[in-house]
Amino acid sequence: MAKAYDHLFKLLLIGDSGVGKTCLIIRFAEDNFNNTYISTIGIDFKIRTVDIEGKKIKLQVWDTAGQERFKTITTAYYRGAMGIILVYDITDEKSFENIQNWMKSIKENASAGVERLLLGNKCDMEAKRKVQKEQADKLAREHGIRFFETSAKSSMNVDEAFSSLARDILLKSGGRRLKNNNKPPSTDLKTCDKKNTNKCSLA
Ligand SMILES: Nc1nc2c(ncn2[C@@H]2O[C@H](COP(=O)(O)OP(=O)(O)OP(=O)(O)O)[C@@H](O)[C@H]2O)c(=O)[nH]1
Repeated sequence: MAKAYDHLFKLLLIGDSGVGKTCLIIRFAEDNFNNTYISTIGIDFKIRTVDIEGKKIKLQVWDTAGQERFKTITTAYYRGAMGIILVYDITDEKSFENIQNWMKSIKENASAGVERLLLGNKCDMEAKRKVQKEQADKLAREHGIRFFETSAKSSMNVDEAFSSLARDILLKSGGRRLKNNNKPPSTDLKTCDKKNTNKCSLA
């Protein structure tokens, strides 16, 4: 039987508790949003297959608990990730300041060369904004990574963010082949299987 995908990429979301990591993953994998806040216990994942550069990419997206007490469990998952998404909340300055600590944690625990992406979530809450876009742009430039403002609530930039990270990993892993094929880069993302989700939890 033919394989249902060409590549499997493991992604990991990190960031302070309450910034919206779980909601971003649920929006991406199930196109859903819930206002109720249930803090993640340990670690969890969902799957969505997307189409990038004509390849079926199965994204296994791991959700980590932002609470300090789960750090030992969550940092154990950094090593296997090919892409790590750092999330802060645009209405919570502390969550943005802490991005530096999360960066440090990546350095200490993840594989060298892991792709990183910075997301400022809850951009639907403009009236409560505490972190300016320019501040995050500057931080992202300093670290040489991409940055998006997203809203899990309105869907703004959610697909674009995951797609851009997956595309960067794809280009990195198969860059030479893609260059030889002379294919122009594109961020085209189509849903192949939104219902193909899995859950697991570790207490
Ligand atoms: N307005 C708005 N609220 C959001 C958004 N994303 C998440 N929320 C709300 O923020 C709260 C926390 O969201 P979660 O996704 O559970 O946060 P988390 O980062 O996974 O938190 P931990 O599991 O504790 O690490 C919930 O009440 C969500 O409804 C968003 O884009 N806009």
